[in-house]
Amino acid sequence: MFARRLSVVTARALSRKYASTPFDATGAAVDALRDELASTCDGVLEQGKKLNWVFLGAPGVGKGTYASRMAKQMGVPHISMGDLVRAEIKGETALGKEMKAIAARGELVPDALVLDILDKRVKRGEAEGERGFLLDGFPRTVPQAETLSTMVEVTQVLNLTLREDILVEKCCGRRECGECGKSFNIADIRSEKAGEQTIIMPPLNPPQECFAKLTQRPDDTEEVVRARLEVYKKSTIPVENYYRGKGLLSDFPIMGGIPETTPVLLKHIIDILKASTR
Ligand SMILES: Nc1ncnc2c1ncn2[C@@H]1O[C@H](COP(=O)(O)OP(=O)(O)O)[C@@H](O)[C@H]1O
Repeated sequence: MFARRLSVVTARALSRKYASTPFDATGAAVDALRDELASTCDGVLEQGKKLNWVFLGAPGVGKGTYASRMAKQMGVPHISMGDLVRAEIKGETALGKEMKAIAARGELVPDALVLDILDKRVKRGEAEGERGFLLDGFPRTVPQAETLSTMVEVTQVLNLTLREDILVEKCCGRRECGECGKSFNIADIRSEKAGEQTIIMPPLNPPQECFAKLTQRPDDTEEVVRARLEVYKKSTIPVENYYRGKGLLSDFPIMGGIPETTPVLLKHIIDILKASTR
């Protein structure tokens, strides 16, 4: 209880400092990039190509944050493996009960279980005529990547990267409103490293009405976050190399908050798509 009260007090203090931290980039220039991404995607599909993208990246790098925003512009669904796992857990299905303890330890759920869930979601998308997907948090092992390649063609992989010290702070700062379900982050990050660019990521603070309802994922404690990072290094970095070897992977370093990152990421994706249509 004390820890939760403290986080609410911290969030309130921070909200006074950053009165209106934008959760997204705004302005005519970034809107023009959003429109350009949407029309570039239309062009890709008109050429009969697919928009089957994978977002890779360590825990806390912002896969979900950016995948959800980019998917909207690309006109494809954002499929978050983590959300699919949490839905099974919340549904208290037999599968969900098995997954709950595994996820709480920060370990990966067995390949067969997540593949079964994903296969159902991909098949539903195909049946409903979805024009592709932005897959977040899958694959996380090379066997998953190999099986995925037998299910659908992956057309591009974007690997989001961020310094590890920031990843831990970001994961530990993640909060969710227990009522509206929106995601926030109370971490107030200013990372200065000799010889490297200073990275500033202001908190994404909840509105007043969410303060008292903030929850934290059980796997977002520092101990479990560090365990998830070790799992990432052991199991998922080989996936990066798998896709790099196929010439499908592009690295994208996160250098700041959402307003600074969004236009650069939009341009990065547009350039990749335009190169694929030449
Ligand atoms: N592709 C996957 N393979 C196995 N387990 C997964 C996979 N994706 C998600 N999970 C399980 O769900 C948990 C939460 O996933 P997610 O929210 O994507 O974590 P993160 O924030 O580390 O990216 C993981 O720690 C893991 O237990």
